[in-house]
Amino acid sequence: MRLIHNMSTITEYPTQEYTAPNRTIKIAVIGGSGVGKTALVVRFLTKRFIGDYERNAGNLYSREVQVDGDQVTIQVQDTPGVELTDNGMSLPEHVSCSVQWADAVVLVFSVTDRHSFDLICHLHQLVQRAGGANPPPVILLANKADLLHLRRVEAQQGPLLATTLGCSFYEVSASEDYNQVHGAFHRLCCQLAKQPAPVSTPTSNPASAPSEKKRSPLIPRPKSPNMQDLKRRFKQALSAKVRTVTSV
Ligand SMILES: Nc1nc2c(ncn2[C@@H]2O[C@H](COP(=O)(O)OP(=O)(O)OP(=O)(O)O)[C@@H](O)[C@H]2O)c(=O)[nH]1
Repeated sequence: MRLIHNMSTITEYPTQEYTAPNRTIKIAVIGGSGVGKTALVVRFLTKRFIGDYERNAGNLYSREVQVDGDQVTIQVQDTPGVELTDNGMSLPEHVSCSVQWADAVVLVFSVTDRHSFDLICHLHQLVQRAGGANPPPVILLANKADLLHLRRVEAQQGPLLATTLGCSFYEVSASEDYNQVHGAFHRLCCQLAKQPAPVSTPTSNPASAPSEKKRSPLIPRPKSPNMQDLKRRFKQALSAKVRTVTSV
């Protein structure tokens, strides 16, 4: 599969002076609290698994990857966890903004958390509403497949729900299997790369490259694969281990 640039836009400019910018693919990851959104994003982008838990307020990660031989910039928006309350969903504003911003949405539930599964239909509706006539593609991830003894969502329920919602389904374990996680995100990237890049009205100035969907100011600038945060969390995990060892 080849990445298709919008050639009609590019050829409006002197070809020898104009270099097409990398295609940017924007993915929002949404789901309940503690289902492993951060773990999945970090696993996909860095191959590493983060074992400790820290509630996140929503980080934007950015990385250059190859999609079928073409260089593509992937931006992945991790979002705060959504809760299901007696009055419906408690939905952080950040989540709605991320859905509007994204080219595609990854819905995540944990097989160990029934509430996170029940949330998916609500979140899917939100995505459909936000996308209007042209909703973004969605994939459904069931995470924590390694925790067999804690399973609260039966294996067939995920695929059934995905069929109902009309999206692809993957059961994965961020902790145990990098290939599963990478495969799910990568297939989504391939699907997006096949689509023509979103292009605004061409301008006479080649320096103003084909513009992207305007991102909400609520969404922070990308952090390059958030190494500082990773290091800090690794250090915390390490010092906890050292404490455990010395106290034995
Ligand atoms: N066993 C197991 N644990 C996982 C897996 N994925 C994530 N976890 C753990 O689940 C906990 C929550 O993971 P996070 O990635 O922080 O979850 P989150 O969805 O970003 O959580 P919020 O920030 O509250 O929305 C952490 O302790 C992770 O290490 C998995 O596949 N298997």
